Amino acid sequence: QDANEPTRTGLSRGALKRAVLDNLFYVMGRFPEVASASDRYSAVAYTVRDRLLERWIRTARYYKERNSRTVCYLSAEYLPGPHLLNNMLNLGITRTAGEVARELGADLAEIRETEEEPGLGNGGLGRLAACYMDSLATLQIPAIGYGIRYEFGIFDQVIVDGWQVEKGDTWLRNGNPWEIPRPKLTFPVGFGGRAEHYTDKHGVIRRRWLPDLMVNGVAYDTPIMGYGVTNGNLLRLWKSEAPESFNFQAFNVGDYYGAVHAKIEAETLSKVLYPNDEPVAGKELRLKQQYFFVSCSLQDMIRLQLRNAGTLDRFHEKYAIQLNDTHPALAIVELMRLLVDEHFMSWEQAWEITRNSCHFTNHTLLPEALETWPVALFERLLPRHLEILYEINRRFLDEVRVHFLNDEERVARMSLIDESDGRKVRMAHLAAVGSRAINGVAELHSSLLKTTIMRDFHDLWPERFHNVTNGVTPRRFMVVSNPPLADLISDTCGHADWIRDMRRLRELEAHADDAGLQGRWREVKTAAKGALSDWLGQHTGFRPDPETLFDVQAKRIHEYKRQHLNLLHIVWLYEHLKQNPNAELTPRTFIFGGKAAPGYFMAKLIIRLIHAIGEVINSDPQVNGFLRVAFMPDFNVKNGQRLYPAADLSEQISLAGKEASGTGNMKFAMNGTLTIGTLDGANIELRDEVGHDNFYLFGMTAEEVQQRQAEGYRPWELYHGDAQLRSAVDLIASGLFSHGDTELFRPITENLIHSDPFMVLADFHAYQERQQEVDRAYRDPNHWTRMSILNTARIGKFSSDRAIAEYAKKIWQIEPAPVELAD
Ligand SMILES: CCc1ccc([C@H](C)CC(=O)N[C@@H]2O[C@H](CO)[C@@H](O)[C@H](O)[C@H]2O)cc1
Repeated sequence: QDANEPTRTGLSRGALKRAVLDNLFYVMGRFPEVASASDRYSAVAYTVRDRLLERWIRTARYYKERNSRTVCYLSAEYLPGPHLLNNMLNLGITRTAGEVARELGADLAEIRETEEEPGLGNGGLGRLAACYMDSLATLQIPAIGYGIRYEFGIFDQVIVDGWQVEKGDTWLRNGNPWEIPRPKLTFPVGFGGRAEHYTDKHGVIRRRWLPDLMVNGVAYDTPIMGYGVTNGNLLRLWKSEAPESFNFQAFNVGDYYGAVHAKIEAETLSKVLYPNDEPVAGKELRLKQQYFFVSCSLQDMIRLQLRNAGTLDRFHEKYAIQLNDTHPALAIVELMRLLVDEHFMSWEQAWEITRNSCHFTNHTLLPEALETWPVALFERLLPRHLEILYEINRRFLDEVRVHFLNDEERVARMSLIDESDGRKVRMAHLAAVGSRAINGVAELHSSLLKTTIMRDFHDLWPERFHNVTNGVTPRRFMVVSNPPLADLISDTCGHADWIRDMRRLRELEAHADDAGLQGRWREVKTAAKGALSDWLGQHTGFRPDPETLFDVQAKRIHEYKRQHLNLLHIVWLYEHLKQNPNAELTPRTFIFGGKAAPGYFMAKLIIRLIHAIGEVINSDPQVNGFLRVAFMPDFNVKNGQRLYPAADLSEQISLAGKEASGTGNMKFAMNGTLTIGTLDGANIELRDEVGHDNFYLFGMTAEEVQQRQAEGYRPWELYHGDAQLRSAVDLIASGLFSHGDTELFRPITENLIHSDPFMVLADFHAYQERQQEVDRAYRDPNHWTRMSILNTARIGKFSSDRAIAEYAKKIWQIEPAPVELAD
C-alpha cells in the first residue's frame, strides 16, 4: 500500500487488507482469531461499502448541481440479490479482494455464502426492477428506485416430507451493511378520516383531507453502483414508524398495551411482503402499503425539486416516473392531491404535470392478476383520493364520449370504476389514464395488451402504447454467477467489453466449431454442474450425477407455467423405460425450483407431486440410471446463480399467451443453456435471435390457443383418445407416487381431465416428441456444444442495458449524466 493511498477508499491489496482488519476491529469489535464467518463478511462488506460511498456521494453532488432529469422507478418489489460480489465487480476489485481474503486466511466463497439477500419481491417483476437499477447506473442515467423496506421479505422455503413449509425471512437479523438509515428523511402519511371544504387565507374555497391516522415513513438508502463507471444511483426504501413511538399518558394510567399500540399499528405497514404473485382480493394492508410508499416517494421528489428548482411547474421535466405494474398506480392520484391540495396548483396544471410525469408497465395479462380495489375500502382509507379519482374519471369519460359518440358500453368498459358487483376501482385503467406511455414487456405481450385487456385504451390513444422487451444484467447473471465462463468468453474474444456491450458476444460465433473452445466450454459447464450437485447433495441429501443432462425448470410455481406438463412427461418417460428397459435414452436429471404462494393450493400440491415422483423414480433401480428428479429448495436470486450456469436444458413451457415475457429464459441462454419452449413471451424473440435450429420449439401458438378455447376445449376427449397420455395421467391417479393413496393427487388429475385450463393435454405430444429430439441431440457433444455457444453468442439483445437504453429513448426521453471520478 503506497503511503499516500487513502485507507478508506484505496483499492490496492494493502489498502483493502488494512481496511478489512480495521473494520473487523473498529466496526465489529472483533479480532481475527475469534471472528465468526458473519463478522468476517461484515468487515469485508463495510470495506467495499466505503469505496462505493465516495463515488455515490460524488454522483449525488453532480446530479444536484445540474438538477439532472431523473428516472423514479416506483416498485412494490425489488430482488437485488446478495450485494457483496456484485459491488466488488462494479469496483473492479474482485480479484484483489480474493487475494486479500486468502492472505487473511479466509475464503471469499465462504464469506459470500454468509450474505443474506434482501428478498423484497416475489419473482420476475421484483428481479426485473433490480436488473433495471443496475443498468440505469451502468448507463449513467440518474435514477432513484423507490420501494418498501419490508422487515420480512419473501419466505424461506423448506421442504418437509415433500411439502413446502414457509419460514419467516429474518434477513435483517445480522444488520444490513449496505443500507444507510436516513432518520432525518421522514414523511407523514395519513389514512382514514374525512375531506372537507375550507376557505384559505386568500378567501379561496379549497378542499383538504383530515386523516384520522398518521404514520411516518423513514428512508433507508442503498447505493446502486454502475459497472465500470463512477455513477452510483439510489435505492430508497421506506420503513413505517409511529409518529410517537411511546404513549406516556397511556403508560402512566397503566395501559401498557395502549402505550405501544400506535407503534405496533404503524410498523405493520412495512412489516412483511405479500408472498403472492397475484392479488388476493381486498387485502386492506396491501392497499395501505401501496399508498404508504407512493406518498413518501412523491413527497421526497417534491422536496428535492423545491430545493433544486424552487418551483413544481416543471416537475414533469425533472422526473420520469415509471410505475412497475399497477401496484404504485395510486401515485397518479396522490400527485394530484399534493399538487392541488398542498401546493395550491390548478387542477388543469396539476393534471398536465401528472400525466406527463407518469409511465406504466404492465407485467401480466392474467385477469386474476389485474388489481381492483373496492370503492368502499377507498372511501374508508383514502376519502380525498376517491374524490380526486372521481374527478379524473369524470373528465376522462367526457373525453371518451367525445371520441366515441353514442357508445355508453365503451364508457362503462373504460371507466375507472367497475360499477358491477360492489363497485371497484380498476387500477390498470387509472394507470393508463394517468400515464403518457404504456408498455408491455415482450413483443407478443405488448401486442396482446393492445388487442385484449387494454384494447379500448389503444383505440383511444394508440400513440401511448409501446413495447420494451425485458432484459437481464450480464454482470450478475454471467460474470458474478459464472466467472469461469466469463473468463473463457473474454479470452476467446480478446476483451471483456461484452460485459458492457453484449452485442460483442457475436464475436464468439466464429469460434463455435473450434474444438479447443468447445472442450473448454464443456469443462466450464461440467464444473458448474458439479458445484450444483455438491450443493444439492448437502442441502437435499440427493446429489445428481453431473454426467447426466441437467434439465431445469426454475420459476414461481404456477399452473400457467405448467410444471405439471413437465411432470406428466417424466411419468410418461418412466413408464416408457419400465416397458422398454433397453430403450436408448440419454441419462437425464430433472431439476425443479420455485416457491408457491402460501395460499395457492394447486401450486403447493404440484411441489408435493414433484417430490413424490422423485422419491419413486430415484429409488427404482430399473430406471434411476437414466432418470432422476431433484428439487432445489428456496429458489431465490442467490440459488438461481447456482442453477443458471449448471443447466443444459431450460424449460420455458408456459401456455402461449400467458407468460408476459419471462426473464429466467434469458439468464439460462446467456450461460449456454438450450431452451425447450413454446412461442410465448420473450421465448419468441429469443428463438429468433439464437436461430431456430438452436431452440427446441413445441406447442400451440397464442392464436391457436385462443381459437381452440373459442371452439371449446374438451380435455377429456384427449384423455380418452390417447392411450399413452391416459396411462401417464392414470399412473399419477393410481397412487403409485403416494403409497397407494389415490386421493392425494386427485385434484391435479381431475383438473387435467375435466378442465385443464392451461391445456397441458393439448400440448403433451408435441412436447414429448421435442424432448426425444433433445435426447438424441445431447448425445452428439460437438453439435450440442455448438448450439450452446451460439445461444450465448446471440443473446446480446436480452441485456437489461439494451432495454434501459430503449426506455430512455422511447419512453423517458432522458440523457445520461456521466460523472467523472476525479474533478
Ligand atoms: C398483487 C400481487 C401481484 C404481485 C406481482 C405481480 C407480478 C406482475 C407478477 C410478475 O412477476 N409478473 C412477471 O413479470 C416479469 C417481468 O416483467 C415477466 O417476465 C413475467 O413473464 C411475469 O409473469 C402481479 C400481482
